[in-house]
Amino acid sequence: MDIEPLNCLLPQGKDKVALMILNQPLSSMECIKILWQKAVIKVCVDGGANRLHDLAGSERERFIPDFISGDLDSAFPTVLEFYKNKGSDIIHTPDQDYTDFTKSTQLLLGKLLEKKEQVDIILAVGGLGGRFDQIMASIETLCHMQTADAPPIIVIQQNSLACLLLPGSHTLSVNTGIEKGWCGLIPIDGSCDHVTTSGLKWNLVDQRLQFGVLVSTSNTLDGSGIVHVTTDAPLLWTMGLKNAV
Ligand SMILES: Cc1ncc(C[n+]2csc(CCOP(=O)(O)OP(=O)(O)O)c2C)c(N)n1
Ligand SMILES: O=c1ccn([C@@H]2O[C@H](COP(=O)(O)O)[C@@H](O)[C@H]2O)c(=O)[nH]1
Repeated sequence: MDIEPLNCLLPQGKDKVALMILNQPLSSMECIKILWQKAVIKVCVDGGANRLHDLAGSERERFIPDFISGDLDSAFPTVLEFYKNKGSDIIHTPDQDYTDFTKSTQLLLGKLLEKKEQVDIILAVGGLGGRFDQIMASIETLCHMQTADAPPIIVIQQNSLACLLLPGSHTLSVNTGIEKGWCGLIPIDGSCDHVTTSGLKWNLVDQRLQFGVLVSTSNTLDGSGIVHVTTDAPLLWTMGLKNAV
């Protein structure tokens, strides 16, 4: 698969995006504005609605999500009322076996199918900070979405990005100018027995990545602007970005 992980953050980037706002601090309204313009559907996940409401301030009427979903134990009633009156669907998903992020992603995929709308990526803002169980749960959400026909999900918070590479070969374009340089390949689903890369300072040649054996953290882009990764099992790609989202 060809992926341009940071394309969606560029004002000129052409990616069609489905935007999800999770319940974590947002840094930049400028960035939300860029994403909003590219997004064909916008979702706030439970307390993510509070984050958007706060950040948008006096401009909030221009940033109305299509729906807000979750068990709704974090979104403030006044915030839900505000968005409901402005036309957002409020979708209560009380199931307590799956996180609000997982349930909302499934709802989002259903809505895209219903609207016969295709997106290049699902971009979730948040998910990599705050509670450690929630960070791990975000990675687990990515594992739920491992179907060939689902768009890739990219999770971005502050200066970090994560996405899951499915078994196969991947070309990542990392030449937008907003890459920070650090990156990692993390075998989150057992072992990846055959991993080969190029474009990194520490490349792998048909090597095994596994916790307790070898995990590629604190790796670095080599400056060529392209990273190739071939893996026989799901592998998490993570990288840094210069501007906090
Ligand atoms: C084995 C097991 N462990 C834990 C849970 C509890 N659990 C898993 S997902 C979930 C919902 C989490 O909701 P979310 O709003 O995403 O997170 P919160 O901020 O409420 O913790 C809960 C309660 C469970 N159902 N099963
Ligand atoms: O510490 C956290 C808390 C939450 N998240 C993400 O946001 C959604 C919604 O959270 P609520 O607490 O239900 O409002 C949650 O499913 C996580 O994906 C997080 O990343 N870190």
